[in-house]
Amino acid sequence: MIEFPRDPQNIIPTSSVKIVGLGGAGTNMLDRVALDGLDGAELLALNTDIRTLSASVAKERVQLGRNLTKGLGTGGDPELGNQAVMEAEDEIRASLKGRRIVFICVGLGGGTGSGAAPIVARIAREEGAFVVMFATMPFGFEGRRRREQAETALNELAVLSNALVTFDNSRMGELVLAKQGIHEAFAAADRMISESIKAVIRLVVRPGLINVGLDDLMSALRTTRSRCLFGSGIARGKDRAQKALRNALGSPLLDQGALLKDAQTVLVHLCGGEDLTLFEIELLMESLGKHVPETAQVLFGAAVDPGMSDQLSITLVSSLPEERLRRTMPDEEYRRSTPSLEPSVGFAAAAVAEDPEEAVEEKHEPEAEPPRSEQSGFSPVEEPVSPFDAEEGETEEGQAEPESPPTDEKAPAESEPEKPPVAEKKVLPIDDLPDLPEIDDLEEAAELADESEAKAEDKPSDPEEEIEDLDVPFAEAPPGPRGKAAAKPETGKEPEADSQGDLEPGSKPERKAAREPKGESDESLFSSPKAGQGELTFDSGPKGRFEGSDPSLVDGEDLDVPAFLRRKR
Ligand SMILES: Nc1nc2c(ncn2[C@@H]2O[C@H](COP(=O)(O)OP(=O)(O)OP(=O)(O)O)[C@@H](O)[C@H]2O)c(=O)[nH]1
Repeated sequence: MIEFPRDPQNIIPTSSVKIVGLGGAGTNMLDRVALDGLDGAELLALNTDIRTLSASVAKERVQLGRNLTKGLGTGGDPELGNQAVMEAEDEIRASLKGRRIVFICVGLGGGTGSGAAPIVARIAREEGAFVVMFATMPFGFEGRRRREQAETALNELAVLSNALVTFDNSRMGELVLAKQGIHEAFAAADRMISESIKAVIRLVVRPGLINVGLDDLMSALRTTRSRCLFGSGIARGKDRAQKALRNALGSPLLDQGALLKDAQTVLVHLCGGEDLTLFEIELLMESLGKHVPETAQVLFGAAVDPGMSDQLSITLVSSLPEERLRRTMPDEEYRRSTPSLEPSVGFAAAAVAEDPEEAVEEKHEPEAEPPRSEQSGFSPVEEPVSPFDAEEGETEEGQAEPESPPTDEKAPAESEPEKPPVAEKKVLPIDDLPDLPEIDDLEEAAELADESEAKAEDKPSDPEEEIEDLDVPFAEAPPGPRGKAAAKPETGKEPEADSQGDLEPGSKPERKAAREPKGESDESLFSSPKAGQGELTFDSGPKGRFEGSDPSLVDGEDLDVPAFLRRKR
């Protein structure tokens, strides 16, 4: 039997590990970890919102901003989150004292998590802990403000934490069907995060045949702005090694392994029952080698856990700098089978260069996304388009998809993919739109309203012009006060309206129309020479038989009288 070196110094007892859930999302992630079962590690929940805090399964809970927010959340204000955590600094410090490794789970974009995470990371570092941050980035549809708040916090966390693992909620939305609600998407994201936390803890905590240390983890998850590549798979029975690898590579964070092509360091951890063989390990590593560049440093760890019985698990951890991720793309065939839900993050780039380096050199523009209809394994329903997409610098080009890979003669960045007409862009049917998170529906609505207000100021003040712009999305609305909308497509004016937002319910146009003082604007609409459709009034018209015509009598029944009235008689 092969003797593997064991370094007892490298093993961290679970008692010196603390997992912190911060803010609403962080607390949910923490609960997920607890529910999935993680022996030994202590859990600490931190939140301003006393309602969610008290519902957490964590034994230790600390309320933030007791005097400041008085048990409520921060309403999406990171400044308040920052002040709130200061109030509880001593309690947090006491709870983290003596820990060797602290995992912090947080959803960035809101107030508590974004404002407090840098402070909690600093306290943990000051207490001598190795800090691994698991942070989610908001869904694309949550709007620009949340994304910016998240980015700001992320920049701070990149400096303050030892290892930063970011998950894009949008990306993890792929774990659920497009038609499923937001809760399922969050739950799926939480499961994935919980899986990776557990896998990382397994790596550094569980004594193994070949141990992986914190230094290895750190080099796999660099602290610079990088995106975590994570995959974990488990299988049993014949071919379990191949199956486990396939499952691990199937993680949406790995794009079937395509993203590993650019990784510089990959951490691989295997865990099996007592029947784990060297042959299986070799087989697995050989297969993995096809997905990892030859120059990559592969950090390998393996453990035997009798509890695994006949199962074999593999965990892959790596990272890719965001810059690189944005510009590197899987090959054409692969892109068709791996949809991205987050165009603004640019997981799917526009052009394919044989050499990823080439893509980095040449592609500096917003990148295109494959049309959903061509992507397999996913509902053809289009995701809702954020009303803020246009503001975020997202151009229609950014969403266009070249029909075929660019040729060698033409540099990818220069190739002009044929843009699909904007009118073809499908809008998710209202019934299929995901529910917004309950937590801050109202404040989100207020934020959206404010931003809409700001946008409205840039628009022409003439109500007619405004209505003209806003009407396009309602092209299929029934005629009436919006009669002009129905007439709109004939004017042939369609593309600009799309930049106004693709018209999720409750977006600017709808709200604005709802707020508009009815009489005046409707009147001006109908008196306008452009508005060729009047209102059909029902009061003055003849009912039943037309004047001057003979009754239609059949067997003594007047068929011009509505059937239900005839029956009454
Ligand atoms: N993965 C996951 N993400 C979530 C969940 N809830 C919210 N989020 C994300 O996390 C971000 C921050 O939300 P919260 O954690 O509720 O906000 P907070 O940090 O508590 O801040 P305030 O509520 O504003 O005080 C949101 O914008 C979502 O993108 C969840 O249950 N799971």
